Amino acid sequence: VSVLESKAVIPLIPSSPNSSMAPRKKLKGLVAATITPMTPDGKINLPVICQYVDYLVNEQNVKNIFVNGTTGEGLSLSIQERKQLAEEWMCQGKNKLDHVIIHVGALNLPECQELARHAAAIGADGIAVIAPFFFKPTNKDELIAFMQKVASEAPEVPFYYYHIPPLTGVKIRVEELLDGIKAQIPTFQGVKFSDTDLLDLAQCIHKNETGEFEFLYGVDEQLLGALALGANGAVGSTYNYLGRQTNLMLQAFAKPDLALAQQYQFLTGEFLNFVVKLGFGVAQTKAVMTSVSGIPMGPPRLPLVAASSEFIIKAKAKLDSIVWPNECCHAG
Ligand SMILES: CC(=O)N[C@H](C=O)[C@@H](O)[C@H](O)[C@H](O)CO
Ligand SMILES: CC(=O)C(=O)O
Repeated sequence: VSVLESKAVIPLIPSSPNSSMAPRKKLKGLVAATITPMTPDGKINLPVICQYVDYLVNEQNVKNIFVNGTTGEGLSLSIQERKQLAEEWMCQGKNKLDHVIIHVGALNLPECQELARHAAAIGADGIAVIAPFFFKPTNKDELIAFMQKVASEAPEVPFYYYHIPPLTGVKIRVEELLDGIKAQIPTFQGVKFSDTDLLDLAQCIHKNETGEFEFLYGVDEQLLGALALGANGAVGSTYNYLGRQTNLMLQAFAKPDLALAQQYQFLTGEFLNFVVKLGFGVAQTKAVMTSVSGIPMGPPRLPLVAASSEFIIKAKAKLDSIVWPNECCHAG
C-alpha cells in the first residue's frame, strides 16, 4: 500500500513536481461511479458486489471505481454502511480493479475524518470530498480549511476535491481553489469536476502546466468537450453500462478520429437526452443498470423513489435501438 513512504516531508515543499515521492500508479481510463446495490427491503446488498466488479471489468472494460458518491447514494447511507461498502469494494476489487477512490464527504468534519482514516486503513487508492452543503463554505479558504482537516487524516492517500455545484450549491470556482492548494493539502491529487462550466475546467488545465494534478470530468454527456480541453479522465454513472462504448470514444479521440469520437458522444447523448426528458436521476440509473447488466441493484433509498416500469421499458427500448459504430453487422 505504502508507495508514498516519503510523503511526510512533502508538506514543506509546496508544488514540487520532482519531489522525492515514489511514482504512484497513474489513474488511466474511465472511472465508474458505483451504484449501491440494495435489497428489496432497503438494506445494502453486499453479496452483489462480487459480480458487479466482474461485470465492470469483463463487460465494460472499466477498471476504476468511485465508491459512495452521488450515484452510490453516499450521503443517504449511514457511516457504518459506507464503511462496509468501502471494504467490500476493496476486497472484491483486489487484483481486478486498478483504482478504488472512496468518497468520504459528509456534512460534519468528524464523520469525514473517520471515513478518511477508514479508507486509508483499507488501502484505498484515493479519497474524495464534496463541499459540505448545509452550512456552506463561502470562499476558497473556508473550503480548503475543511478539506485540509479531512485529507490530513489520510496523509498517504491521494486526495480529490469533488466539485458538483448543481448538487452542493457551492459554486467556488476550481480555477481559484487550485492556487496554493498543494501547500495546504500535500496529498492533493486533482478534481472530480462535475460541472458544465468548461471555462473553469479549461483554466484549471491551463494552470496545471506541470501536469501534477488530474482533472476527471463528471458530466458524461459532454465528456468529449472536456477531453478536447485536456481532461485526464472521467468519473460517471453511465460508465456502469456504457463503459465499453465510452472507451471506444476515448480510443477514437486518442487516435485521433474525431468524427468517430463524435459519433459515440452523439449516441450516448441521444440516450441521455431521451431519459433526461423522462426524468433521470440515481433511481433511474439503478433501474437502467439492473436491466442492462442483469445484476439486481434494487430500489433507491428515500427520499429517492424507484423508477416507474414505464420508464424502464422506454429507456431499455431506446438503448436497444441505438446502432453503435461498427456494430451494425451484429444486429439480428
Ligand atoms: C449529478 C450526477 O449524478 N452526475 C454524475 C456524475 O457526476 C454523472 O455521471 C451523470 O449521472 C451523467 O452525466 C448523466 O447525467
Ligand atoms: C457521478 C459521480 O461521479 C458520482 O456518482 O459521484
